[in-house]
Amino acid sequence: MSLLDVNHLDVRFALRGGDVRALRDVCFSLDRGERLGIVGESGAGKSVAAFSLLNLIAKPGYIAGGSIRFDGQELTTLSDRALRKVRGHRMSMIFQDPMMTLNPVLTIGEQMVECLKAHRRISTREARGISLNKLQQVQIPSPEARLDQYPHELSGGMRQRVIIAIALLLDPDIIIADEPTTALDVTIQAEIMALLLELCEKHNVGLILITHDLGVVSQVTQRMLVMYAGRVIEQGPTREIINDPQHPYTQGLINALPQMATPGSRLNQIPGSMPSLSNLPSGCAFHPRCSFVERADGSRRQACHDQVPEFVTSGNCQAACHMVAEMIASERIPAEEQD
Ligand SMILES: Nc1ncnc2c1ncn2[C@@H]1O[C@H](COP(=O)(O)OP(=O)(O)OP(=O)(O)O)[C@@H](O)[C@H]1O
Repeated sequence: MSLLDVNHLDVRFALRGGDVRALRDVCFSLDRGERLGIVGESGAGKSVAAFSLLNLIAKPGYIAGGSIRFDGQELTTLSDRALRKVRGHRMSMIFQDPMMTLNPVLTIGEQMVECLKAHRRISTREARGISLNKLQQVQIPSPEARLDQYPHELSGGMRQRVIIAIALLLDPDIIIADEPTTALDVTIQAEIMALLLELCEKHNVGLILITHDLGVVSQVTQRMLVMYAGRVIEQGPTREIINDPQHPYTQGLINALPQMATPGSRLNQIPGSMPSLSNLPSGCAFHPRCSFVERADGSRRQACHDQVPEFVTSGNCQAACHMVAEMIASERIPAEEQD
């Protein structure tokens, strides 16, 4: 059993025109100290997946089915009070915009002390000591002075360092980071990501990293999930997926990046756009954008149009794709039987 096991997670938004299924049958796990990347285009369901782990999905969103087991405890049925203990304490979140997390009218020190005292029976003095230590760990300049400053007095990079310090405050087992560097200057993004990686490694903290940036995923994570229209469509060790993506959508994401496309391959954006979740295409949701729906011999793969693909295993990776399933099946049939 892993530290975190997500099984068949189904998240919906109750809208006036009916429920919209934002996550369907999402399954993944995270071992202690492991770093997992979640990638996909805008609207794929990455943030909903992350937020649902802590039941932080904005209303009218709700978990309609499935299970989230964390350290042996089922989170989907936990009371708000019990969930608050897990939140922040054992799993913490880093958002894209530090100002979403920081309270503008409290000093950094007041916020950190308040957070510590809400979870531990300690004096203000002790809490301030721990806060200072965390600010030192995130290598913020003049950490002692920062404790008495307000968020608006810090630069964007410093604020995100404070956020990382707060995320580490209660020595969590997992940090969920949703696009943690996108709001920062490009020059500072790499610094902050390197710091997050270093601290997670040093303290054996698991990381779930949500990002559009496949380059960052390949540098920081050991495993990755690729999401499309609310489903996981490929998952496995990051290096294997980046070097040899199976799903045509993953191939498209990688080939759209100048620095990652395989030498000789054409740099191409994936045609079309992510479908609306309230009006998904039949069969494989990616099929209207997929250039492999037609086989090399010109015949049509009907399953792409009318069957939702199951996961098939290729090496250490899994992909939900009829073409991949067909390739694997043909490799399994001895050559003489194929004649
Ligand atoms: N508050 C909401 N109300 C209704 N539907 C929502 C809400 N939040 C998310 N959704 C639905 O869930 C889908 C997935 O949203 P999500 O924020 O997880 O995408 P994402 O992959 O994180 O995209 P981005 O990279 O742009 O943040 C949205 O396209 C939308 O259909």
